[in-house]
Amino acid sequence: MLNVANRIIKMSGKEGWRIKAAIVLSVFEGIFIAAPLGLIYYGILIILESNATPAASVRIGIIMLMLVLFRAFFKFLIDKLQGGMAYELFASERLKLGEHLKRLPMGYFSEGNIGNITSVITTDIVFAEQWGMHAVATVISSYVGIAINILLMLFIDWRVSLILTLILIVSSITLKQFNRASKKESKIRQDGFAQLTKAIIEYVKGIGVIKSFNVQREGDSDINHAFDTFKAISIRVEKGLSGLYRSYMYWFALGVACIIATAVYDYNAEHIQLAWCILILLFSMQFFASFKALGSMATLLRVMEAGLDRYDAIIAVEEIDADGKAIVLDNFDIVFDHVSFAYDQTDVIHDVSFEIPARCMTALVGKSGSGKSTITNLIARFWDVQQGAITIGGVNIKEMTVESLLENISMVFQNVYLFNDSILENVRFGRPEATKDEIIEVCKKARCHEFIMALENGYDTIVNESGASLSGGEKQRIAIARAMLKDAPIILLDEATANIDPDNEQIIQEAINALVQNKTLVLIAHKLSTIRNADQIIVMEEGRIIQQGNHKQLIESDGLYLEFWKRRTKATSWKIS
Ligand SMILES: Nc1ncnc2c1ncn2[C@@H]1O[C@H](COP(=O)(O)OP(=O)(O)OP(=O)(O)O)[C@@H](O)[C@H]1O
Repeated sequence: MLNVANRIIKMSGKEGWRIKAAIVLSVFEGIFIAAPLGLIYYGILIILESNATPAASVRIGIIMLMLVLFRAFFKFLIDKLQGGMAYELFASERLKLGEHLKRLPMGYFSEGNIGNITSVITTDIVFAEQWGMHAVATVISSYVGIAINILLMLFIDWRVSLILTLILIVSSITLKQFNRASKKESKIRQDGFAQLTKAIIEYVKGIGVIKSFNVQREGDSDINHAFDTFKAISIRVEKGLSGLYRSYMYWFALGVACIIATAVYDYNAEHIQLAWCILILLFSMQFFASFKALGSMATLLRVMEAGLDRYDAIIAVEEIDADGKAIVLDNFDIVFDHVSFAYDQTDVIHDVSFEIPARCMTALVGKSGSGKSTITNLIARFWDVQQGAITIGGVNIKEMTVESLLENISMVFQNVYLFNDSILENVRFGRPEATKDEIIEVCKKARCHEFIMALENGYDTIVNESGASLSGGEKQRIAIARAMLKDAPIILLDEATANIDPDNEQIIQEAINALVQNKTLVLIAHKLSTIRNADQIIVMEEGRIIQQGNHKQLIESDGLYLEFWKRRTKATSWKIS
């Protein structure tokens, strides 16, 4: 229990002093919680001795009021120190996690891990945020309360103190068992929750397909299975833990009975006065309040601990650029030197070597699955190559931090992702410090200004998730404006052809032309026009380069490119008659 509290203190870093100060203050609070016992003893004493005068009652009342005020004062200081701290702490942990995720290889973001990351951010951290400080405060004040009670009883009746200590020992053993079981079950439950999150993400992502194929059958879908499994796990966890929790509580019932019997026996044996005996009887239930509070915190702390374990497990994943340096490049030639790469076990790129000269257009062509996107992903270091090296301006990109590398690269994908934010902010993502005027200027160049101005709220229009409220061509142009604003010297571009009508295609082409001027452009080419204009064309097949040259050179020699060219030319000459 204390180790979870300790973990939260460690996580709080520089702010940890606030928790430590609150611990010290809770000792004082504990003293003022226990102090009324002495006052009540005094009250019982004067009643038994028939000295309960009005003046004595007023005296007791005033002292009690002061004790309550002191207790409230310490509680106020504790709350002030701890208040809002969990939110500050976990807000910075979220930012840390975000920074960390940026530096993980894309391979980490498999469906399973996405479920895990989502439930860590949305459930585990939120849980720790809501309960973390409360749990730390309760655990600490419970231990302080237990220690004060045992010490106090040592002065009044050592036998009662002994019973309290024995109950503390045996209940701690039960609590330890409970904690162990609870930790194991919490992990199972949270893993089940991560699976459920993954199934929900999958379901929501595939909702279009599910609807269009009308396959909403009951009982056999992944999501239903995930709900059923999670329900079964939760019920099992509840059942498994309730037995142990009950036995923990039985010790206190036994403890209360033993304390009452001991107090009465000690009074009869004249070991203690009547006033002490009455006081012990009055407070026999109260003595175990701190123990019970610890028990009720146990499950909460275990859930929190399992959550923090999962958070730590993500933080422990090695960053792709752990040894990287922030290097400023002054030349943007890209060289692949005997590069081989596999996503999992299967090789996708086989011993590939080529050069992409700076400020030139290099087009990658090849059949679907030949490895074109993989080449661009490797340049941006979404994954690291397993063999060989990729250098930019003579620097191996593995020596660079991801940030210093990506500063030089803009990427425009076919599937544009827009954030659920205004158009202005979506474009500003390319360069966060850009002014509105600069954004408007690039939007004009990227041919988006007109359609943005036609929207009811112009640049302040909020884009639906993934930009669902905009057409494919409009989203592409926003992505181009974003890349243009970034003004990086290297552009990796996956040309959009599908779903774009000829008018839009023309506009997008103009936007792209404005984007790529004077840049090192690597283009996954689908259109004849771009292929023909490229300074260099790299033809790929099954992860190998089979041809390389410019258009003129390649159509003069037999090979896949010529075949590809002939097929494309034929396709573009087709007419609907
Ligand atoms: N994230 C991934 N995990 C595992 N395998 C992948 C992943 N991405 C691509 N692949 C595999 O790597 C190979 C090359 O894929 P890549 O996307 O680079 O080809 P491509 O030429 O760009 O194809 P397309 O033109 O269809 O986009 C394919 O066999 C593909 O199935």
